[in-house]
Amino acid sequence: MTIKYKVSDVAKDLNVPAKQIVDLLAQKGGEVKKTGANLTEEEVNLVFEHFTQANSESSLDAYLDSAPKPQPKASEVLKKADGTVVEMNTSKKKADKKKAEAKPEPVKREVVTKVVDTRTVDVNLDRFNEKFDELASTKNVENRRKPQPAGNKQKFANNRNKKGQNFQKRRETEAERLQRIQLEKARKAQLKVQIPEEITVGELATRLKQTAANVIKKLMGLGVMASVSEVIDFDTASLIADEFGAKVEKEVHVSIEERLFEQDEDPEESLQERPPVVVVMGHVDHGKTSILDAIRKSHVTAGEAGGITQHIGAYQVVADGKVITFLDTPGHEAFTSMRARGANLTDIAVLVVAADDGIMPQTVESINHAKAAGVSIIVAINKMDKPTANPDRVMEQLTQYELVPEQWGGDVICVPVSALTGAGIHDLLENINLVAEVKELKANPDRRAKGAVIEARLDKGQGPVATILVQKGTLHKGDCVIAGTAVGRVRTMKNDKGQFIEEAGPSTPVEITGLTEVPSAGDLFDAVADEKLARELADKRAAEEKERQFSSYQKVTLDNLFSQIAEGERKQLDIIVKADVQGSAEAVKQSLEKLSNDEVRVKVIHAGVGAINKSDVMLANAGNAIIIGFNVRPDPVAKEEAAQCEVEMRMYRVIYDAINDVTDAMKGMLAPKIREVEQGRLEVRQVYKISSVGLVAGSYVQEGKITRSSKIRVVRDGIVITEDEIASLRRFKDDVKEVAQGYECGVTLEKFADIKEGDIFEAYILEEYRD
Ligand SMILES: Nc1nc2c(ncn2[C@@H]2O[C@H](COP(=O)(O)OP(=O)(O)OP(=O)(O)O)[C@@H](O)[C@H]2O)c(=O)[nH]1
Repeated sequence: MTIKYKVSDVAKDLNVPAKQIVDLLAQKGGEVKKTGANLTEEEVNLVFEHFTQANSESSLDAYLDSAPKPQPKASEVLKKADGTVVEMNTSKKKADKKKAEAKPEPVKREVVTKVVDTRTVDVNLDRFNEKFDELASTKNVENRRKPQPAGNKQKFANNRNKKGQNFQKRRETEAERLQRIQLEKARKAQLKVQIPEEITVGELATRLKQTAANVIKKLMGLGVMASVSEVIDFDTASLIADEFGAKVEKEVHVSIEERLFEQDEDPEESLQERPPVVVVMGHVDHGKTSILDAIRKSHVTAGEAGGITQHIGAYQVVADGKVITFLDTPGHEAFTSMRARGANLTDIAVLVVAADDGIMPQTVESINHAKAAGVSIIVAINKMDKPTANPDRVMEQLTQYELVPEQWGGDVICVPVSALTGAGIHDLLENINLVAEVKELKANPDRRAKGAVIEARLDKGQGPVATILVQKGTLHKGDCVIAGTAVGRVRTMKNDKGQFIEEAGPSTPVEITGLTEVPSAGDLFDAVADEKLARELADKRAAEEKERQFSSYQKVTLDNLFSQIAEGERKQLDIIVKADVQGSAEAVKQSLEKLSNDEVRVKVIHAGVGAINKSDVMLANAGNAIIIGFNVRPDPVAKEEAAQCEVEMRMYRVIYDAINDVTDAMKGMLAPKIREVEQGRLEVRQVYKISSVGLVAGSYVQEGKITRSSKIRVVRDGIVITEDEIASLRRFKDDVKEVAQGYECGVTLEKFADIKEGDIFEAYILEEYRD
């Protein structure tokens, strides 16, 4: 029977050239067919038989291998200890192999249907479920998905059953997902934010994961109007954070100092009584050194290093069983320079006033320096052995400086003494003990030592040697200490009697060696645990010091006063007044203090008579004050010091101008348009009269220069006598335009005719300027 199956169709289906079919049929003895001819059933069978035989596989394994192989999953592969890799389903494969061996004959149909291998399109629905789950949530997948058994082959084993389970699983996942979202919401509500002491609104919004507008709205709700860039304080910021339901933590920046030094306040029970630290102050020659010597001699315990104390900058005496520490650097200047460096060492100041001399300018300075530092004052009225001694006059004078003696119902102890005879010295010490007792001076000895450097020097043999006063804690030999930029381990430690000691407690002065460099008097020192960190801090301090030299910390000046008031940095303007006479000083002081208003208080911390000296500048520097000179000038040392410390000094001839300037500065209206530019300084060495010209000052240019157009200020003993202009400037009969430093010249002034030898001519010009 002929069927409608053409040679060309058969060739196409078998994917062989038609000629091969034609040839095959001819070979098998059939007639030669054309490609378009139909085949008989027999011929078709013959052709299929032939191709089946030709393409048969030797075994089922070979057949299976010919199919595209899926990569074995990691879970299906076990690594043996010896490193060989074994597939999990080897048992199944073995079974298959057996089957193939039992049935070696290839199944014809299978060969034909080889092209439609459905195994590769086996859809693993579970996999898609998984993918879906993963898409739904990328987080916490581990938490909500139960751990999968290793090898998920079972999925293939019972797919239909599995599908039901999967559906179940998916529903659970949804529920869990909702739960997770809930959890996340809850977590958001408990957002933790760290807020520093001050923070900008914008930064706070970022930390709260809110928009700045939201934060500003909340701020408005609290009555605070602030823009994004404005800074708000911790309290306000934490209120806002609370409003957003965030948990607030204070952000603390830990500095090296905080890591290095013990910050904790000493608990009350750890505090123990400590000796008072006393400094002696007073006018020159009133007997400061004599009193310190008298105390030392009379109260050093016999047998101690021959009874003679070493000079280490401080010493201790015992009076009535109680120890007192004296700083052996008399004078308020040393005291204030230490204070300017941050060292507040002193508890009590002994103000020495000579009974025959009474209160003198430096006595007043001492009083004001002591008051500015807030130390207790005990007055020692010295030289009582002198017949001219008048203690009552001293006490009366003291009252003018708000020091009312106890004898007169006040609270200032006045002790009459004589350093020469030693009379009253013990009484003085008793009173020091009394004041110390009232002050309840205490420190914790059981902590790392802290204190300040009293003095330091470089010794050829020992290297840097520093006398330090331990203020709290106990310093031990071998401790690592840092003082300013000097670091090191205490190699040796000596007390004021020159004895080597192992440890020193509060209020004890000791001389130590072992530092890497010489610290400065007034530097604070700290014993530390971490030497490496201490060196790091010393480097940092050295760098900061350099930085400070370049960009000086902003001192108060009349020019920046208003901005400092406006920024809330300044609530009090401290002024030092120096005038030519006491009356003027008082008048200027009172007028200035009256300028105090609600925002800023004007306080004259010292008012004195005479030229502005170094001590005034140091006091101004320590207390960030300005100096107002009324008819006086600064002496050269003070001028240099003021320039170095950037202390503002303003000189006036009329009280009204001084008052006006300070008032304007407080209002922010100060606009000085003219300033003085110094040119030079001349000393009048000879005064002679020339009938035609008048009085000629034969002068020597000490520094700078003088020009024909210079203005001249005549200064006598630091007091401004007058200001005038030059009438003529000559060198050897010739009129000259200018005379330089180191040359002599003759100067006549326009008006002033009372020139005296020794007068100083300050040459200057006035210059207009704008801020
Ligand atoms: N009569 C008498 N003279 C004294 C007394 N105390 C000090 N002197 C004398 O006064 C002068 C000055 O004494 P110092 O102790 O040097 O005075 P100071 O205050 O330390 O002086 P400076 O160090 O220059 O500031 C010396 O000649 C002492 O002998 C005293 O109690 N009686």
